[in-house]
Amino acid sequence: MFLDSFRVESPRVRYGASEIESEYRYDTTEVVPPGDGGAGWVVRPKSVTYNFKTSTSVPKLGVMLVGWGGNNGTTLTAGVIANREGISWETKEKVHKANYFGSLTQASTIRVGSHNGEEVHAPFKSLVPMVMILSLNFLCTRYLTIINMSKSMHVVDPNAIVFGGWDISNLSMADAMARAKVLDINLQKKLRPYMQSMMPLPGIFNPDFVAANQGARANNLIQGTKKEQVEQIKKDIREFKEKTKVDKVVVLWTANTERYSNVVAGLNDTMDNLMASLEKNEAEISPSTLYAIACVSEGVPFVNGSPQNTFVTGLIEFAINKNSVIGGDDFKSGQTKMKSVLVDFLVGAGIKPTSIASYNHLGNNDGMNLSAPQVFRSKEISKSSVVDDMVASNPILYSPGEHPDHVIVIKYIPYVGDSKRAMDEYTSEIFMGGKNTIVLHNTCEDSLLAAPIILDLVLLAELSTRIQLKAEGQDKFHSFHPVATMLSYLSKAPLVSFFILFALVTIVPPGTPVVNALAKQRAMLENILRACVGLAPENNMMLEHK
Ligand SMILES: NC(=O)c1ccc[n+]([C@@H]2O[C@H](COP(=O)([O-])OP(=O)(O)OC[C@H]3O[C@@H](n4cnc5c(N)ncnc54)[C@H](O)[C@@H]3O)[C@@H](O)[C@H]2O)c1
Ligand SMILES: O=P([O-])([O-])O[C@@H]1[C@@H](O)[C@H](O)[C@@H](O)[C@H](O)[C@@H]1O
Repeated sequence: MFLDSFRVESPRVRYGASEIESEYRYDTTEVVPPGDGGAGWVVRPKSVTYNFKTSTSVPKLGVMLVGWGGNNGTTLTAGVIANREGISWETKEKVHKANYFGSLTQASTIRVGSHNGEEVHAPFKSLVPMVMILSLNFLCTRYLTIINMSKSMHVVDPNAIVFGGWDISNLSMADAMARAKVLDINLQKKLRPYMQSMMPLPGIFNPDFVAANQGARANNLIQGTKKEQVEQIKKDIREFKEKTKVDKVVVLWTANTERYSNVVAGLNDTMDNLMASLEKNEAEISPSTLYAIACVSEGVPFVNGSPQNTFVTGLIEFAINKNSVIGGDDFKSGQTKMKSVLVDFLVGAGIKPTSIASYNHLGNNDGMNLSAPQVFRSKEISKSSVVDDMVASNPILYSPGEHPDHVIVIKYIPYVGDSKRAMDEYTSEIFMGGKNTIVLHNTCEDSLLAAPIILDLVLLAELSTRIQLKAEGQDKFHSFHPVATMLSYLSKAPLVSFFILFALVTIVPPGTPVVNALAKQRAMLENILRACVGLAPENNMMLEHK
């Protein structure tokens, strides 16, 4: 059974004119070390009541992409237009219709319960109001549903998302889409009229942070000092907002992977040092950090879709100080997403992965940029850190300091273009000295995996700014912590707040654990949104059927 939308009927949930309020009992545990009596460690169940307030004033959303003219940026823009206009196109197989497959918010469902023994599901996006993009055929065929949904979900105008952004290449989005060679040509032909007038704003470029081969496309640049570049980005954001009349803007980095920035005491380790370095036009501040400084200054959420350390500690402190959302890093789209499922399954089943070899080759511009060793290193870090938490969770399998051999290889082969070929080999120790080797081969257009993930990132980043919460004992509602750990399901290397800071509103909790297991990340996100409407976490116990 499937519901297009639903309302929660509970004394602890109130649907107001402009917000949903819920009272939620958060059941958790505290682990207590041996007491004076030496009775050993104990685990105490603990319940904390939280109040949530979710604004239902869903905005007309502007999304500004850094790297808009890239494979991902053009593919996402094209996909949203195709869905919004209900475009279909012919290939040798069949007539295709636009869809949002691969988007958690647009194409996945949640279990809301059961009715007469039948499981009941609803769209993930029906949990709380978020910016929706309604396709033309959905609008036409499900008009009554929309009327009902709009009453309960404050669904926004299908033109809710307005795209814009920056690129160091001056191609129009139509020409950049053609350059990307991701989408079928018959679809591209139908989209060209919508995209040929979309022009990227000049970007901040520093050849020291990317592969030398990227210089050839750099013909659309902001000149001046780093501070002047930051001021230009801030001006661009304001002018975009004014011109498009959007209510909110989210900025997302889908530009090239950069080499890591050196984090140096006195340079970028604190907010004050970072700002002072900006004034001094310090060379070691990367373009991505400059965009992030501009966004935090404007209070605009900034999401990093690439693996570099854009969020140096000084930037994180700045974001906390301004209470401005930052999130990332590196879209979790294919090989790593699979790894965060497979290793979680193996370790969770008491099987010991001992060697993981992850190889892939691709021929797009991303792959060409990654052919530079210092740039590849950023990606190698994000792709290999994904198993650390799972390995650390099971000392029955792994001795202290022991971990699987883990190798990441990425090669650039122009001929295959955006069609990434990933090959993985997982060898594990099993019962009584046995060995098990799993080999995977995974081929697809990398940008068709990443584009829906970018959509989810910007929608969830926007949603997170409309949620306020208050734990029992706190006298004021406050936002989530600016470091948006809610986005971890979509990131290879989830950004967490790893140091204690006295922020303006809240004391940042001690180091937030990094969780990479995909199922846990999805459950965390779904359960937080369920809490916003007073629903218990999905525990899969089904006691009523036991
Ligand atoms: N499945 C995926 O595609 C995937 C998964 C995870 C991460 N990523 C990351 O996403 C990013 C984009 O991937 P892509 O395939 O679209 O790459 P791409 O090279 O096609 O696009 C990047 C775009 O950014 C532009 N650019 C580079 N530096 C810029 C700057 N400083 N300011 C503005 N524009 C700039 C380039 O001109 C290019 O158009 C890469 O960093 C990649 O590693 C991609
Ligand atoms: O998401 P994932 O498939 O693990 O990792 C991908 C890499 O395998 C690919 O080589 C790179 O170009 C993409 O940017 C992405 O990072």
